[in-house]
Amino acid sequence: MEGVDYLADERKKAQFDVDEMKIVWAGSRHAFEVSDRISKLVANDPGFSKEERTMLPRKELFKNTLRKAAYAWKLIIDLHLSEEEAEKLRCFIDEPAFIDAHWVLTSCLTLIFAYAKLLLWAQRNNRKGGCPWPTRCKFGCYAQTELGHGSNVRGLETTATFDPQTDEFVIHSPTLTSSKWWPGGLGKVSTHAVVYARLITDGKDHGINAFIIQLRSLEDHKPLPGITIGDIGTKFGNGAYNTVDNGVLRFDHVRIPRDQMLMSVSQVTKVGKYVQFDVPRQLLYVPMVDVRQTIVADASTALSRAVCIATRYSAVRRQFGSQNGGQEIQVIDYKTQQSRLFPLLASAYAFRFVGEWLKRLYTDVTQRLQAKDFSTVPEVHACTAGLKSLTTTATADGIEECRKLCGGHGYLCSSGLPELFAIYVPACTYEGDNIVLLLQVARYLMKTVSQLGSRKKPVGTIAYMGKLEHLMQCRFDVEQAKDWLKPSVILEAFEARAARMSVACAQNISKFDNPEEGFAELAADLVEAALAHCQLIVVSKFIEKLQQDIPGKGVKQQLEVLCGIYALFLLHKHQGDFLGTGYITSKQASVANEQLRALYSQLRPNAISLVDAFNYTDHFLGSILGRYDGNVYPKLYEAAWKDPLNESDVPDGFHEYIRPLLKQQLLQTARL
Ligand SMILES: CCCCCCCCCCCCCC(=O)SCCNC(=O)CCNC(=O)[C@H](O)C(C)(C)COP(=O)(O)OP(=O)(O)OC[C@H]1O[C@@H](n2cnc3c(N)ncnc32)[C@H](O)[C@@H]1OP(=O)(O)O
Ligand SMILES: Cc1cc2nc3c(=O)[nH]c(=O)nc-3n(C[C@H](O)[C@H](O)[C@H](O)COP(=O)(O)OP(=O)(O)OC[C@H]3O[C@@H](n4cnc5c(N)ncnc54)[C@H](O)[C@@H]3O)c2cc1C
Repeated sequence: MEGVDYLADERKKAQFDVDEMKIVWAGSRHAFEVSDRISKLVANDPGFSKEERTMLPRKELFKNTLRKAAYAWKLIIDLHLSEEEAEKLRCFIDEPAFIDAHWVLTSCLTLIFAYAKLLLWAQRNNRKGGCPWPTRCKFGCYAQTELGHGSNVRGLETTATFDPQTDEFVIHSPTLTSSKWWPGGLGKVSTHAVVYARLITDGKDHGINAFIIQLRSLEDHKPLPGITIGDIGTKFGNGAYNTVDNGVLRFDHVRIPRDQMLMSVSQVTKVGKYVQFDVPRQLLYVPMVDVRQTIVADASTALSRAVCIATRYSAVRRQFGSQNGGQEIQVIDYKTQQSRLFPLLASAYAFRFVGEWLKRLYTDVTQRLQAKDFSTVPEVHACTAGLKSLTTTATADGIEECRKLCGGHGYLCSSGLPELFAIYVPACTYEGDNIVLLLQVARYLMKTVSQLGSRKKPVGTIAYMGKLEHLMQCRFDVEQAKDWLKPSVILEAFEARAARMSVACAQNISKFDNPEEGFAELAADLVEAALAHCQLIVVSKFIEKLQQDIPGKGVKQQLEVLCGIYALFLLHKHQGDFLGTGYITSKQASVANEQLRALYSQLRPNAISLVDAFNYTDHFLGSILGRYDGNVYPKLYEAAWKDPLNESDVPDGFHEYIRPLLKQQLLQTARL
């Protein structure tokens, strides 16, 4: 029945102030208000409908994305939306688009410009009153990856050879594998690209540098001479990421002016002299750090959507246990359902808070860069790489788990989960393969351990290594389940586990004559040590959040329950690490599990309200199973009839292919 809230009884059970929790989730009252207003604006505008997205053929799908992008652009201008509001608009339109790379790039290039003030190209254009980076009339993409190399950035093959005669670079794709491959927005829309290429002057290879290159005419949008561009083909899933034109790009001796090199770490002079500035070369990698922190911030949004759908549906769905003609049991009341679902709900909150913290850390490093302070770059790189890896892996796995938690109906596109998974899962690969990124964290950890004896004190997220002696010896010496709720106990357990795993790796590497050989041989252990370190960061940032003043009846208590679930679930999942490193006994591990079960029971009455606190509209969720009112079955039934296959009783092709077959069989049967 329309207008009935089938989840009303669930909502009445809440033991906390949901409106205050909405503000905690959004980050501030102001952020909540902006988010609430823009999400409703999008939901109520038929121009942003996404109902038929999974059924459209690619060309129509892509055209529709272009229409939506232009429409969004017009709204931004007509309604004078601020940057914050426009960003929310992009989020709630909920369609990956060519515009995403442009959006991200605009911000990170601003950073490079601001930091270096060495970017001659920008200076020249500013003098002319032009814009340093294409904005409204031009679109940019980030062309780093090639057909042959993605992770190994130093292995890229595109060349930028300086010609002092003409004061130009000649950009060339010397091999098939040097073709740029994957950049989003490149295939059909971008007019400009930041291209990573090997810089060559006077026959000498100076490694990878970045260049801004115009790709298409601003008149007729055709590729410029010497440039070949196309889309790389259909990707995983219906609709999903196929709204983006990931592209291929080749250069045939394309000439660009010298000052289109992004000269933030090095410069080429008019006479072709290569000058390296007194700044770390790694600054060239800063755009990746920028996008990674955004990906961490976005992970909680994707995971919370899936969790919201699975939680609401688990309260609606009933199976077994009817007694005396009464109702069957809601599947959310099965302990197995809780032990799969509630840690994901807790993870969504945990990722939200670690994302907020990472943004602050990133803002801090950008300010330091402008003051030429590079000291925190290695830590920020390790944090963004590690947390990108941890949150995207857990989110992709979590979305798939939510699909299974919804049983058969989760497999329908109308559940919203297949498309959400298909859109989300490449996050485990783009902006750095998740294993490659954890290996970067492991390098940072091994470096930290090797420097422990020196005067360099570990700070920031690695500060715990400073008390290594204690962490190597301490033992968990309490026996009661409730002891596991003490933040100091949880923190020490995660610190001891992370420290001991890193030290064990370092000791094992030292047994090899060549450390690089040892690192390669022990890579699988190193990845686990890196993960333990990253999990410690997430747990500790959740605990830090709880130390803040959090208003609202019962809000802090709910967050404490969620924090306990997040930490104890990890402890249960990685019990082998905690037992193996000797910090806890198996009896203590089983007591922790007892406490975890108690926390699930505490969370249960609040589950629906905790997902309501995400404040998602039905439009954004895009899921019949996750509808706010829980009116699932009539809507599922109704949606089935909208499938194109149901437009006729007899499908196309039946008379052409199946009928003759049936006739033939009938004839054969008659002959018998
Ligand atoms: C607003 C809109 C939001 C939209 C949401 C998102 C939509 C997203 C859309 C999708 C968009 C998708 C878009 C895309 O996918 S864009 C393509 C992304 N590609 C990658 O991420 C490639 C991954 N590979 C690498 O990052 C590197 O090559 C690795 C790390 C493997 C190094 O390999 P190698 O060992 O050969 O490197 P080296 O010798 O040159 O350098 C090593 C030194 O550099 C330090 N170092 C390394 N990296 C960084 C760094 N980043 N910041 C600071 N420092 C860094 C490192 O600690 C070491 O330092 P030291 O120990 O020597 O001191
Ligand atoms: C949807 C999508 C959008 C993208 N957008 C862009 C874009 O806008 N611009 C752009 O430039 N690129 C883009 N990319 C490319 C992306 O950044 C790369 O695909 C990514 O960095 C992984 O690199 P790769 O493909 O070379 O993987 P590979 O490195 O070839 O990975 C293959 C396997 O090898 C393993 N492996 C690789 N190296 C090591 C190692 N050292 N040790 C252990 N294992 C290793 C990996 O773990 C993985 O299992 C995009 C990719 C996707 C899927």
